[in-house]
Amino acid sequence: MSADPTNQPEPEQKGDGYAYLSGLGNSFASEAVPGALPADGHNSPLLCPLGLYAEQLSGTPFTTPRHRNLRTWMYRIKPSVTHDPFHPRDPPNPRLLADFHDPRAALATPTQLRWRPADLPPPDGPPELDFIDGLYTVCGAGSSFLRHGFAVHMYAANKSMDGCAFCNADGDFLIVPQQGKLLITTECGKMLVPPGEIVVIPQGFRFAVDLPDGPSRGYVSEIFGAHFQLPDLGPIGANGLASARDFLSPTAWFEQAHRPGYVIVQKYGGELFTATQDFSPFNVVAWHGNYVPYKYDLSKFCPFNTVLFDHADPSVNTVLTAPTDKPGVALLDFVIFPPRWLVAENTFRPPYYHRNCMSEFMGLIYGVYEAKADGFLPGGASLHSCMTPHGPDTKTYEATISKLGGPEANTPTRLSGTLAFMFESALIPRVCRWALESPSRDLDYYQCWIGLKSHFSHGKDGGYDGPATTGGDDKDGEK
Ligand SMILES: O=C(O)Cc1cc(O)ccc1O
Ligand SMILES: [Fe+2]
Repeated sequence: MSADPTNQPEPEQKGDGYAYLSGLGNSFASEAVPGALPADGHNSPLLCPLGLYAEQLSGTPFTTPRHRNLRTWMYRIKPSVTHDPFHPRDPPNPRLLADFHDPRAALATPTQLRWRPADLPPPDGPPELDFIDGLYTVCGAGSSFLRHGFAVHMYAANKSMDGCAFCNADGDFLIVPQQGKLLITTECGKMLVPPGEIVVIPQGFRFAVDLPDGPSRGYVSEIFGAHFQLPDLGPIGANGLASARDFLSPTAWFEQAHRPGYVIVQKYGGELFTATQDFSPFNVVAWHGNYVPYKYDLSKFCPFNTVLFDHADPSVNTVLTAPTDKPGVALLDFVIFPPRWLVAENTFRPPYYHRNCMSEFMGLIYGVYEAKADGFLPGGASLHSCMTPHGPDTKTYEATISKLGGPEANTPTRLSGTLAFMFESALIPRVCRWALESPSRDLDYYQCWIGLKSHFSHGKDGGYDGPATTGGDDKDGEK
């Protein structure tokens, strides 16, 4: 889409009552009041239309190559800088972390970890938790200060943010609501995000989260020093998986009212700071650029998979990827396991047993995950770190094998009513103490594999001596 305000496409009106602009990576322009964007292609005219202030938000260093350069120009009633000094927030949120080098806060463990869903706080409290206070870090690696790393957080909240906006200076948030819609107001406009959709709030955007459905919980991955992009499709071709046009960004929306005591809560190095101002930060009357929040409906994902035999690697289900500098090595892949047909012949169709150099954090939005007959519940989570063995639980293995030889084994089956996802990283996470010590932790998780028994049979007792004939590398040669 063009950044030329005289040549704007009509915003797409989606069924949820809000107007969106479609297309990941596009350069957009949006005006809540016609004529609010400077004409003639100027970003920073001597006087902006309607007496607005021009302000640039940069998501990449100024000199980043053009095809990866991200920035947006906002035309606002007052600039963001008009506030009292920042102070450490009282109360802090002691369960947020953005530097995983400190073993007092987060520990290394190769153990398979699983958590039951966190209890939702009751609709009217206590405790009263908005998105900021309901957010807690589970694990992560690297450091926001060094601009390399990631964090996985979860949230459980029962209160809309009131009189305050959140701003994450550390990284981009990819939010996966599991229960309860989120109505997110950003400087670019509003987005309604129900479970089944995800939303990305890039580093530095001010935003407020309302809970129109009451209590809500979900998952968040945060990336430091990178942004999400669509994965390359390789031989799949030009189409498939997530399509750029299904990503929706908001349209300009602003509020002008005097708001004494309005609080900006800034997450900076994992700590919260507050600054007070007397106006809403959602005072952007028009904006243009390519650094924008966006949401995506996971049911739009077009899965590709094996159509004859063997289980495909989960990379085929990548929705978004945040790259490292090494080709093919992700800082964080966001992968989903959506409803789809399973048609592979003579194949063990659930996920295979494996150990992975990447670390895998998983969550379940609804239904039952194909590798876990029990114990992995919607709103729960699991973590299988670098080289930690994992795979289907005993029940899943036995149920699959019991179909062997029967008609079901090779019949196409539709995997329905399920939506799981994975945050997969090349970095090795440390796990926060409070997550390890949480009452939601399933300390018996390992038991789900203990029942896997040997099915090995070759008609002999004792050790196996190998083939009767000698191999070809016999140095003495044939006698
Ligand atoms: O561990 C998991 O359940 C995720 C996963 C799914 C799959 O189909 C193949 C590999 C993999 O890591
Ligand atoms: Fe895995």
